[in-house]
Amino acid sequence: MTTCSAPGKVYLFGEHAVVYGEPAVPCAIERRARVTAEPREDGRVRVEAPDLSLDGFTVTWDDSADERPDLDVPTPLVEAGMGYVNEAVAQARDAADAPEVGFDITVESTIPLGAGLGSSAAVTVAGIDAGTRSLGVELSTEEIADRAYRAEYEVQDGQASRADTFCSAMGGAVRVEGEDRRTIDAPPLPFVIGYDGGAGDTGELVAGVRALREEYGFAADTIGAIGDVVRRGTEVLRGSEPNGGADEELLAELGRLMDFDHGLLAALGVSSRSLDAMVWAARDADAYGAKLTGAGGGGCIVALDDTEATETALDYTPGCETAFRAELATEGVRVEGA
Ligand SMILES: Nc1ncnc2c1ncn2[C@@H]1O[C@H](COP(=O)(O)OP(=O)(O)O)[C@@H](O)[C@H]1O
Ligand SMILES: C[C@@](O)(CCOP(=O)(O)O)CC(=O)O
Ligand SMILES: [Mg+2]
Repeated sequence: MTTCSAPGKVYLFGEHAVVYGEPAVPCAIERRARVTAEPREDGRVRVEAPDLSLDGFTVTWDDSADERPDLDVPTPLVEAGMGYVNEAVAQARDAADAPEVGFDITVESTIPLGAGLGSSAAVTVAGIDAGTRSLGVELSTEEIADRAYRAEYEVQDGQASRADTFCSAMGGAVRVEGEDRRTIDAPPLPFVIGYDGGAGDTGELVAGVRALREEYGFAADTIGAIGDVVRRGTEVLRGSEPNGGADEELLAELGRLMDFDHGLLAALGVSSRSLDAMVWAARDADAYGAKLTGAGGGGCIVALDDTEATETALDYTPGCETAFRAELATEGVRVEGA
């Protein structure tokens, strides 16, 4: 039996545009998904995913014997819920050259689902590492990231960037631009997260942006403008002292860029009333900047504030279910125990 964990992430900037080859800077945060894998001789896959509740049901499923979770919810919803774990299992089987092997899998996570904090990437990355290690195969972190990307690409119908999975596998702050992916130095940034308790469907939101981009030249320009924001942000980070604290001027400039990015994402139709309300609450509380994180539609915003003001303001914002601080996770995927 092997347990591995991998962190979630926030986007400092660049989500959505990264799908079309623009750069993005996600940062891993100390909220992790833990996946335990135990090989089974009989080829069956049994999954316990207590955090995965669909319309109030907790899901346990078995991928063989034509069994699907016996739930009174539409099949596509169930399939969507199972997709990432199933693809992680497929990647682990492939990597270990054990196409027939079965697994008992348990998933536990402190990353809210579908909220823009990269729960899918964390579960996929940790699942591939746990699955292969339980078969005595140790993949490099790069290969785990690559296989997790392929898994997300499958589940999201060919619409995924390498950003989330690379960030979750490597930890820290990363910059991803098409095939080019690297870890970058970043000072400790005072992230505050607001969560509206809701979720957005990543595949659907990405498809919506794609349709806008195909229909309107100015939507394509908006995506290019997000890329410009990220290029500017990368320069700002490059000039920072990685081990020193983040100074006021640096935070102010990053915050302005986050604000700009949120405006561009809103223009692309991926914000929502509650995300906007939380962004404005953070700005009114004098956060350096605030934006939605991830696919949008509902879920989380991320703000930069080194005081208590934003967290307190979010606590009193209608539409915000909970607010919390998030530390940069310097460690990516790791073994939790054998
Ligand atoms: N704890 C978990 N257990 C099982 N599956 C999970 C868990 N967390 C996330 N997932 C998978 O990830 C999906 C959510 O991913 P996604 O829509 O990309 O949003 P995000 O990555 O922003 O959280 C869920 O529908 C489920 O398939
Ligand atoms: C919208 C996108 O840029 C990020 C999605 O992040 P999340 O799954 O909402 O955490 C999609 C992608 O990069 O694959
Ligand atoms: Mg995701």
